[in-house]
Amino acid sequence: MKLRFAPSPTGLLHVGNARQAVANALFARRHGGCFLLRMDDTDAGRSRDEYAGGIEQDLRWLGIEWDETVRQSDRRDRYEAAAQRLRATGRLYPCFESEDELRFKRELRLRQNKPPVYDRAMLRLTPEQRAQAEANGKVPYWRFRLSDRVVTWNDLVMGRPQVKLPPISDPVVIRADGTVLYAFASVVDDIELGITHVMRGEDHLSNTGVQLDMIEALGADPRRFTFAHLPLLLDEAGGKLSKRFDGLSLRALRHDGIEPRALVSYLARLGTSEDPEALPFEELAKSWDVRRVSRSAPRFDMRQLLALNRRALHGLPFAEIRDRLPPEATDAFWNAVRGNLDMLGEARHWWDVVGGAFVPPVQEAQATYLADALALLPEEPWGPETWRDWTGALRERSGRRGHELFGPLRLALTGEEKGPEMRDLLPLMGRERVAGRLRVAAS
Ligand SMILES: Nc1ncnc2c1ncn2[C@@H]1O[C@H](COP(=O)(O)OP(=O)(O)OP(=O)(O)O)[C@@H](O)[C@H]1O
Repeated sequence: MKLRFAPSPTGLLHVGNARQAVANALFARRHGGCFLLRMDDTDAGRSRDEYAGGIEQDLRWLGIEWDETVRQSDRRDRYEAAAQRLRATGRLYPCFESEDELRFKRELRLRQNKPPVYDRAMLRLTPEQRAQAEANGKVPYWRFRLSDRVVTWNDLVMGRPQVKLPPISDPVVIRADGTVLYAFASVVDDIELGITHVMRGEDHLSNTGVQLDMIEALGADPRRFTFAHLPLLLDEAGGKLSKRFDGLSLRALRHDGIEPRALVSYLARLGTSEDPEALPFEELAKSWDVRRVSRSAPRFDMRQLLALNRRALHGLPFAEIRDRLPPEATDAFWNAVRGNLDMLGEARHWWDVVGGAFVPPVQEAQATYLADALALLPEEPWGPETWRDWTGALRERSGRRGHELFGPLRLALTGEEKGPEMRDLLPLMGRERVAGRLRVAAS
């Protein structure tokens, strides 16, 4: 079994692309298959090396591993060899019409109430006419002659799609400058690189009909391939995602502090009836089943991702996160704050609260109470019981309870009304810092 994820390096990966990468990687892992990353960079005008590098970086960040990387730009001779075979059997034919001529023909057909399909005029070109065109300095581009049939296949997600070839224009597969178009290059690669499962977005459904026709024309057995077309992920408003807009790129989510584990878990369960859980890749792979993916297009839901992000962070042990915390942060600090974080970036804030030079807001109305708190502050060493002992003594002195008792202390010591357990934060702050903040807040 061999799968591939085949992005075009024309921008930053977005969550929709990532859905396909995750699906392919989980499927390969679950079934012990080989997983290939193929850069579909035949469009030299839009493909860039830095995007290819960015895609690899984003996939690594997600924790996705692949066995091989292939670039279509390195395989031009393979496409040319395949094209020669198709020329020999008459399935590729040279064309000379300009864009303007084609537009004119399309418009004419539409006016005659005919579908705007290419009329295959160039198929009837005589060798003399061709020689004449070339003598006039024209260089041909090449179309693939589709057969006249309906193509069907069993799709692991979409059931049994049908693509009628007659209403589709014979696709151009080689431009006049010799560059190969995606649909053809992809077929040659899938055959020659031994791909068995093609899992990709629903945007490729009609391509699949055309490509199955090409596969047969190239002498390969279409039954060798299993297809799975996953619905396209929409943005929160139901709009299309694009590599050209940054909003839901992996880069932006990573920058915002989303954990890769949360994102992979979210994408793995998206469009299935299962509740998302923040699980490691290996765990997800054990139960991931492409047949559970629904046929309707899911919408990206940031709230659900954030809820998973919280769960992913809460489950991370210190050893796995220490590199991403301030260098002096300790196990005790992580255990104190992790239950309270939506995003890892907030840990930096709590680190400043615990160990930094933070100035608390003045609470004039609480001045006497805070002065009492200062007077009753126990001597060090401090431990998990210090908060209870200290506030117990304060309760007796002040007669306060609940929020009245704890609220002004929390605000004076952290600047916040909510947050991690004070019992855990207090020993991390130390007596000197706590005393200093109480003095300021009471002033
Ligand atoms: N919104 C989406 N949801 C799910 N899959 C998607 C979405 N958009 C693209 N894909 C899939 O991502 C994979 C990589 O495709 P590709 O790099 O061509 O992405 P693209 O976003 O369509 O790119 P471009 O904007 O450059 O055309 C393909 O399998 C494609 O079907």
